[in-house]
Amino acid sequence: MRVVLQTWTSAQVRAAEQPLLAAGVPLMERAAFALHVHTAAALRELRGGVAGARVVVLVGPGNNGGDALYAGALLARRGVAVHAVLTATRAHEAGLAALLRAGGRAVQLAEPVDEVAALAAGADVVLDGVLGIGADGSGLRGVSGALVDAIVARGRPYVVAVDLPSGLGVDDGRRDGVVLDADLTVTFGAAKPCLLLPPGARAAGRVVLVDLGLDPAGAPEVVRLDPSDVAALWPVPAPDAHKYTRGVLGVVAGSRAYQGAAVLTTGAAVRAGVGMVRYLGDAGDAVVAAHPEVVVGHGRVQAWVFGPGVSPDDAGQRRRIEYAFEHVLERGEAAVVDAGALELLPPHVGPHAVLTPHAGELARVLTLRGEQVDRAGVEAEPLRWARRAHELTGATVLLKGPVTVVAGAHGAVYAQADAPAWLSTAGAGDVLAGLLGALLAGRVDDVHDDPSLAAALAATAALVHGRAAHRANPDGPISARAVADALPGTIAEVLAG
Ligand SMILES: NC(=O)C1=CN([C@@H]2O[C@H](COP(=O)(O)OP(=O)(O)OC[C@H]3O[C@@H](n4cnc5c(N)ncnc54)[C@H](O)[C@@H]3O)[C@@H](O)[C@H]2O)[C@@H](O)CC1
Ligand SMILES: [K+]
Repeated sequence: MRVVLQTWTSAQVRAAEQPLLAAGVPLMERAAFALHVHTAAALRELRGGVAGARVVVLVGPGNNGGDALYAGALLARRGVAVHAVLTATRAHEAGLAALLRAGGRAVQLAEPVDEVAALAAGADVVLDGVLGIGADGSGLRGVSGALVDAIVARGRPYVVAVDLPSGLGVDDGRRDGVVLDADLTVTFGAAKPCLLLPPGARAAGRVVLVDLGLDPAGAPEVVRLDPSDVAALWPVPAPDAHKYTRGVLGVVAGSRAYQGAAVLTTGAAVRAGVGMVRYLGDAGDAVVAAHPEVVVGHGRVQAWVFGPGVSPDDAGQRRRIEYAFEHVLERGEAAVVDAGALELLPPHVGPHAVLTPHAGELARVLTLRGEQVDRAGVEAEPLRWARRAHELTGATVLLKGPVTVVAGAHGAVYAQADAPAWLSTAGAGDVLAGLLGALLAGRVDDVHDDPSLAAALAATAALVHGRAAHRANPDGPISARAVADALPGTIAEVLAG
């Protein structure tokens, strides 16, 4: 099975289909055949065999319904009792005829939906072929929506989504209105962004990509890095490296009242393998006690981390950050801008500044720049708002969440889902900031040559951070310090491939 790591927009997919359709390549037949194979495999796993199973096919008005109907026909020929539920006034004619010829049955959906909902809820598998890449992203409306609600209320059966869970925002992962969550998504030709992007991606379950011979043009819209990508991105020291060539990271974090943030940020940077860490602030004693490697005070640096544990009333740290913003970004030094530094960000910076907000903080960054959005709005459309913040500030934006979204220069977008939910704990963000700072310090010259590299490094940091959390304690509570402590081993592991 291929793991989905790159996705293309519906427009890119349609354009890639055109030459094949013009050449008479039977794309729908191929898609339907693969869909039937994966559905049969699910049936075997669920009930030990295919013949005698009950499958309900939810059929929408377009070709997505066509795929589902043809797959239903193939299943019917293997002895499956197949019921098609036609959710719209039109359905793919040839697909419907094929199903009926194979012995399947079809009902037109109408209110009340109870009887059909009971049929679907009692099926071994429901194939969701209501909407595919033609969906407008507003969820399932009218009687289709009522049916899905009624199925879920009865206890959702095993659901196979055809191409994508119907009703998701195909290119942006939006989940507005009713969507039927799937256990398995069989996606055709090229994976779609909604299969990686929050919040929609969770509705997809396991994703299987069916190769139809498509060759989409242009860069993929959304990318997910996997560990095999990290070696090419990590600043692995050359044999003749010394601490200054490996990068020096300046950290303005924490305060006398919030010493922990300074300790965690510097500790993560030290463990991520930077040449040297310089700390500026009032928590120097605690930092050096925890990490004797850290040097306190000014000096030449290549990259910075600003803001972890810096509170709005900390005049000293705010002054340092404001001063640094005036000088260091112009000098070309890279910076991670986190927590308390976010609201001090100048109006416009370059992609070598990487913002690391969570949804609430990003909403604040945006509202300070005239956008009308709150935390819930950011959570509903993380990609849209991360991109908007990139446009408005020029910075690379790493939006933290259950799936971390990164938007950077040249349209670079990453969606990383590496972290266990246990990682949502105090201090985890400080560790991420230190880790990312170390990466930027090691590759700042390359970031200037290719500004989109900052986004790739941010995604790398999210990947390593998430994997370090798994390494620290795979299935239970994790402290931020344990994540930092797990960094050296995690980095060695991913670099070993
Ligand atoms: N183009 C091709 O050759 C191929 C297409 N394939 C399948 O075709 C699908 C795309 O087919 P279509 O372009 O017909 O699009 P869909 O099957 O997604 O249907 C889109 C239609 O649904 C309606 N619609 C959109 N949003 C709605 C909403 N929220 N509520 C209710 N109705 C809504 C609109 O009338 C729209 O025309 C793909 O997802 C894939 O499953 C595959 O068979 C592979 C080959
Ligand atoms: K679908």
